[in-house]
Amino acid sequence: MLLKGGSVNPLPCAPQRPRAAAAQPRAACRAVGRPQAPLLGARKQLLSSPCFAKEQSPLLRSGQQHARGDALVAHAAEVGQRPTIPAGDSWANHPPPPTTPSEQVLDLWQQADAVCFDVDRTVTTDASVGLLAKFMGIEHEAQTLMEQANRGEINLTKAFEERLANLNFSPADIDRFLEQHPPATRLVPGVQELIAALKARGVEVFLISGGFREMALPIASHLQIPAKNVFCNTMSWQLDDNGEPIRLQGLDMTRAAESHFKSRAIERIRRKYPYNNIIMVGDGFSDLEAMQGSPDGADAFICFGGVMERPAVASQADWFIRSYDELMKSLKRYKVTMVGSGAWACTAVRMVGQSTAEASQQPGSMFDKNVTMWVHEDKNSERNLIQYINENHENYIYLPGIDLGENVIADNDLIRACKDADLLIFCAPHQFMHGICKQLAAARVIKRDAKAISLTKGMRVRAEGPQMISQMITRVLGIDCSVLMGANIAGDIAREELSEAVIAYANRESGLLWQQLFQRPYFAINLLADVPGAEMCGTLKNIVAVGAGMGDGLGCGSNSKASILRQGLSEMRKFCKFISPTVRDDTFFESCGVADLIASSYGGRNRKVAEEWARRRNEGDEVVTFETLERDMLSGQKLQGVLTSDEVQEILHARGWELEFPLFTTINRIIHGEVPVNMLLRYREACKMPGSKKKRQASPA
Ligand SMILES: NC(=O)c1ccc[n+]([C@@H]2O[C@H](COP(=O)([O-])OP(=O)(O)OC[C@H]3O[C@@H](n4cnc5c(N)ncnc54)[C@H](O)[C@@H]3O)[C@@H](O)[C@H]2O)c1
Ligand SMILES: O=P(O)(O)OC[C@H](O)CO
Repeated sequence: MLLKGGSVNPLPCAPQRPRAAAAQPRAACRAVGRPQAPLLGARKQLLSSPCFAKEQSPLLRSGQQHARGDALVAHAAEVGQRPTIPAGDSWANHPPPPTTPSEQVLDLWQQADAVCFDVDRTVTTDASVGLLAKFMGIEHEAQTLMEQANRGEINLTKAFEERLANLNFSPADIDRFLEQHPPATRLVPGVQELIAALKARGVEVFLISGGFREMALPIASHLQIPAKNVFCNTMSWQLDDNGEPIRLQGLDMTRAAESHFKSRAIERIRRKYPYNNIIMVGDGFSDLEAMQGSPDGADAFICFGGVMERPAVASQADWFIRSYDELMKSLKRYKVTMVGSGAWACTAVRMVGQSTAEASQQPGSMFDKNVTMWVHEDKNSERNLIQYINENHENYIYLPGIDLGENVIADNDLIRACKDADLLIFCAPHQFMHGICKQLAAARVIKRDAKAISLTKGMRVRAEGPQMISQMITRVLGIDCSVLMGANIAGDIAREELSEAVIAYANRESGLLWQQLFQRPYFAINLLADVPGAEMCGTLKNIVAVGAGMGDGLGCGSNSKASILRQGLSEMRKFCKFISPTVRDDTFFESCGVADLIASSYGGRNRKVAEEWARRRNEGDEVVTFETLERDMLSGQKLQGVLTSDEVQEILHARGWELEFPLFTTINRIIHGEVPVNMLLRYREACKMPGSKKKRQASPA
């Protein structure tokens, strides 16, 4: 655990950039679409002035004073007194601190890309140097040194160095100390939960402390903060002949004691990562300086006064808190919008609404409780559907008899429903998806960092080839898009029958986020890193389900139906591999593969309508069409399989692959009356037969 070798200071002193060179607005402000807060901007301007550089600014003077204040506080904490307010500091001498954040500061907090925490008395209730001194039984000496420092008889750096030398400990002592003071016993209440909630939102967390790296690393590890995110000083060890550390010889505190230690750490973070918006949380002057000490320092400083209240620091902070609950409650909550209101859209929004309602009971909830649902208004609905849903929480047309939940709010305006959404769920029949996306793109309302997921099963055919719906969303709207696919008959899941699905993601963090929203006790989610495979499976199985329905209409037995399904699965796999060679084989064994194929071919709408169509055709009804059956049998719900068959056939034809896909080709030829329906059972011949002269029938759209 101990680092070998001499003293290592991980923070090189970076030259300070003049304000003008850092003139690009802080991206956090860009992200929230406003100029930087006057308060923060003014402070930074002051600091970048030549006057500051010459160490004449009021801030720097107060920075020098704070070293004394810090020493007093450290001393007080170490001797166990823990005053609420350190000696020498008083609220009477300072304006009241901002206990309520301004809108700008709240925005900065909610849009943070990274949050840096001080360690002593911010993450831990103690200060590690003091605790070590106590552990080694030299509290008294340490106290005397600190008193000397406080009286100005020796400087603070020297006091720290001497204190460290006095400790005189070995690597084994440190191990014993860490054993006796495990991180879990030292944490400030709520800090662990806050850090977990930040990380769950994709916010990077750093520890920046003037303390020892050796002491901070176990804390970081307990909080699952990677060691690369810990900025501290390193102990310097006397080494034996084999280079093994034997005794602590000191610590290079010179840089840590500098007033710009923490802002330099943040400058360094900025150089390494493209963060727009960095927040510093801490209790002392050095934490305030993380923002004030450099134009490239933190964008905002939140002063934590839960262990030690320091009026001189708190009054200059952007936000003063005494408990992490305040930050937890103010974390960003994702707004969710469902685009679609059919049977599956309503079932899915019901599950999502259940999850957001449950989550919103927790202080650090990721999600806004209410879920907006864009409802396409069908001209022929008898009652105002939007009003009906909002009053009765039921979609009487597409999912009758099912309570959607009070927190599902219907809206008939697509733009209004989507403009504030952080998470967009697309679940409209696939033939409408391009129009919907175009409308949204033209309105330019989609948030830059919004995430999408598509539940739509289908594709779009263009001259260049097929485009899956998730690709189209990403292309047209410029946002990340996952997919949810599986054996999911809407009505069964709305009744909370056990079911499962996969969420396939391009970005694992997005996958995990969507899993939190969709996972229910009756709806299990598997994550899969194969978006094209999952989405093509969900799309192609609709063609096979049409074939299975035709077989049912012909009165086929189980063997024949199993043959159709097996051949269908084989052609699904072949098509996927032809189009996207990276599609994984195991995807076909997931819910989106063979399971969805079975569910749809036994219980789906495509099967049902195709059965009726084939039965009537086989009995000689030449007039019956899928379009009329869709209208008569599905009360507004949409078939996807017939249209998908045409779309896939266009690709097969264009690429000369028709005979490689005999079942797909035969199903399409039957739909268009080019071969009789009973040729389904002779699909290997039917795909090659000369076609009848019949005009191709339009597919329902
Ligand atoms: N229903 C299911 O069991 C199920 C399960 C899994 C996946 N899916 C897939 O989800 C997608 C949506 O299916 P669904 O069941 O929610 O819908 P649906 O089949 O019930 O279709 C009806 C919906 O389409 C809307 N609509 C009609 N005309 C429209 C237009 N011009 N523009 C926009 N919307 C219009 C209607 O208002 C209604 O909301 C499909 O791709 C389907 O394959 C469905
Ligand atoms: O009813 P279908 O045929 O549209 O299929 C519904 C779902 O896709 C089944 O997973």
